[in-house]
Amino acid sequence: MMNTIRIATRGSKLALWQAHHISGLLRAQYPGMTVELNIIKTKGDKILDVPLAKIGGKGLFVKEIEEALLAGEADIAVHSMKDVPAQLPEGLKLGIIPEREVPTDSFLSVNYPDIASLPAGARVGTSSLRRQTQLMGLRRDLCILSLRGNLDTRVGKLMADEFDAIIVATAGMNRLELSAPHMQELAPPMFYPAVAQGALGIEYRADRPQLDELLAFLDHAPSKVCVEAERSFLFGLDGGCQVPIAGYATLSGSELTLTGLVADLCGERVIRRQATAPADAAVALGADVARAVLAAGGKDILDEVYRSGAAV
Ligand SMILES: NCc1[nH]cc(CCC(=O)O)c1CC(=O)O
Repeated sequence: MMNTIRIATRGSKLALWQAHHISGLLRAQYPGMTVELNIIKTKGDKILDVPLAKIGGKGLFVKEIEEALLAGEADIAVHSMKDVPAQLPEGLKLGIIPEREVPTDSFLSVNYPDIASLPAGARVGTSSLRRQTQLMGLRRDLCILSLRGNLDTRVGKLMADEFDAIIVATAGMNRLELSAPHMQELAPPMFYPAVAQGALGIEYRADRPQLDELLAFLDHAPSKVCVEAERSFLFGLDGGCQVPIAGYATLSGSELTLTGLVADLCGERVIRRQATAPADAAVALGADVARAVLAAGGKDILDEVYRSGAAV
């Protein structure tokens, strides 16, 4: 048995909450175990003033952390799965998916209870293309402004009246016990979350099978199949953060239903497809929905975005 586990994590409040959460579960399961945090700054943490879609490249919040795992500077990494690219580097595995938090987004505002009650021209902060396009699909008359930074910083900007409303992940708000005067949960089919939003993943080196056993108690099979289906959809699209993409799976008994969505940057064309399969065919389901979305016009949208040089 290992007596010390080193967790590589980003230094944001949300990342630290997540690492401490897993650390607490490990120490409760293995009394006497020591857990150390190795805090690592990623490119996404260093560049805070540019929308993510313009920085480009995948895995802005995970690359340096994966390098630490490969170099043996940490045993495991705790990630927000939504930040982890569909394709992992050689030698690493995402062995464990703990129970997922709420996958939805939330609308937050000081003065307005929901999207519908915003006045024309209201300033809404989000830098996510997925959130922007879905918002435009609901309300064409809003002024959408760039908003980056850690979750607590973003809520601070809302409270400081830089925005009339912002949109963030519900899971992050719940984890950090943050709130705003008005909160509206934005759930499917009105608003689809990012692939794997609300889920954590534990990544480690594939040549350390003893970790499979040690961490198995943290794995949550229903969350894992949903995340597998959603990530397989993302993989099938080969999409980066320059294209609005959403993916959302639910499990009912042993039946898995996946909805995948790709939109163009103006939100004029929204391609959405849904399919159902047995839970043990999660990966095939994701690939099927990706093919259906591509065939229905998603391919044209992806080609256009990449041909235009992706810089939105
Ligand atoms: N992109 C940053 C990020 N990565 C994970 C979360 C939220 C927590 C989660 O989805 O598990 C957030 C904040 C947000 O999108 O508002």
